Amino acid sequence: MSQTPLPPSGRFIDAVRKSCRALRTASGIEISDANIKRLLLSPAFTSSYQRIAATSHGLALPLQFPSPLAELNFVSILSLLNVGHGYRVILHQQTGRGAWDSIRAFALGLYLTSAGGGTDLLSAQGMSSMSEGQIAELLGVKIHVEKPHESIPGLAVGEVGGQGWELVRILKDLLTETGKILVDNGYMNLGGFVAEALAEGEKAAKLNGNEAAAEVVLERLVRAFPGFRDMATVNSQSVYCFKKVLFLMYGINIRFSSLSSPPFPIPTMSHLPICADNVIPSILIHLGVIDLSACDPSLATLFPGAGTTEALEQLLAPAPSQGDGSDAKTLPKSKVVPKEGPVLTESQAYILRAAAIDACEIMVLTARSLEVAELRDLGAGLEWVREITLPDLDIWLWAVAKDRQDYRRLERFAERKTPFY
Ligand SMILES: Nc1nc2c(c(CN[C@H]3C=C[C@H](O)[C@@H]3O)cn2[C@@H]2O[C@H](COP(=O)(O)O)[C@@H](O)[C@H]2O)c(=O)[nH]1
Repeated sequence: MSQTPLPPSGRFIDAVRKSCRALRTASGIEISDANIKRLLLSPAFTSSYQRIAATSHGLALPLQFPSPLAELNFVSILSLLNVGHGYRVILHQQTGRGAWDSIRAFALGLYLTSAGGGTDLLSAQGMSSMSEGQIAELLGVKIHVEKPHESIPGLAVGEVGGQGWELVRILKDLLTETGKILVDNGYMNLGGFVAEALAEGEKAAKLNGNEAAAEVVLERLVRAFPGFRDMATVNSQSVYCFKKVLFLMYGINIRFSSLSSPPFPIPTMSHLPICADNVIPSILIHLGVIDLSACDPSLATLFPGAGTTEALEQLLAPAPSQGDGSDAKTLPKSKVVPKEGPVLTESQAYILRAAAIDACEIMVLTARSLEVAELRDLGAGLEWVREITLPDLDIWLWAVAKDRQDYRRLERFAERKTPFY
């Protein structure tokens, strides 16, 4: 997989879109306008999109940063480490949190340890020197499994291993590798590198228009750090998703663009592809937008019952009343451990993630083409549907999966051992 070439310089974002479309179509995945419209015009979508898109751009952190650069560094490290979806079940069992919340808690732990006078674990040096034991402790996962002793019956010995250990190894490799590259190139921390990339982006935008800035920032990060090189060769086709770097760019936008004088030049981002994780493709399959029925059985049978008329009847209806409203967040926090969905190979996962990237591009175009009259027929004030954007759609799809009890029960796929999402 490491043989995949980087896209040509200046064409990284374009390569995400084009490679994902090519892989999606070559894999026989269908995304029809009719199925997209069915979702966009459904009560499930129209009754929750604005609320969720407006309120779920959290990234709100209960931290006081000493400087904007310190905050940029924190958001950058959080994005680099935003992995572990494949360990969601054991994370729920061992920490009571999902992947994202566990990683966020881990990053907070790095911050608090550093602020408490310990080594600055958010510096390049600190990142590169963390041990597996420290990582496991901050993350709160077990890294030992019991094995029967080889020659003494009845005796069990502990040795490192298991899913907790796997996740710790992924984080350790990301931290060591990224920290080392930063140290070798004379950067104090990841935020320093990103700040420089943002400044380069601004220069490019002055020369080549607003959209050039995001292109430059993304390319610099992907070229510099293997942890951002989320790409592969699947069935002889190169595919580029770059989820974590796109997540970082969304994050920079969310944290800094609303300030009256942003401390860094913020690239225009509304055209950026979505961050393809496991949640968005899975939800798009359940909501009938990504249609796997014409694919090879290895894909077509992954989500039995998804996208059928009966399933969609419930999922596209308004959220079932849950006492005082539809918002699952108002319910007592359930400690139910989620059920494991299908575990995919790297190639299968790239195909579904590529389909999600392409599906969202098509959804935005389909939304733009809706007739005002068509929307008026559905109800007053729905003209906004024509103006949905990729970043908001990403947030809606990701957050709606946790917003409704019936969506929470939908299975998401998992891919183990990936450092990319
Ligand atoms: N496409 C997309 N993927 C996202 C996020 C987020 C974080 N969203 C918050 C960030 C800012 C806003 O405040 C959002 O509330 C996490 N993930 C990915 O989901 C995966 C599953 O995790 P889980 O369900 O916990 O197990 C994991 O690979 C994680 O990397 C997003 O926004 N878009």
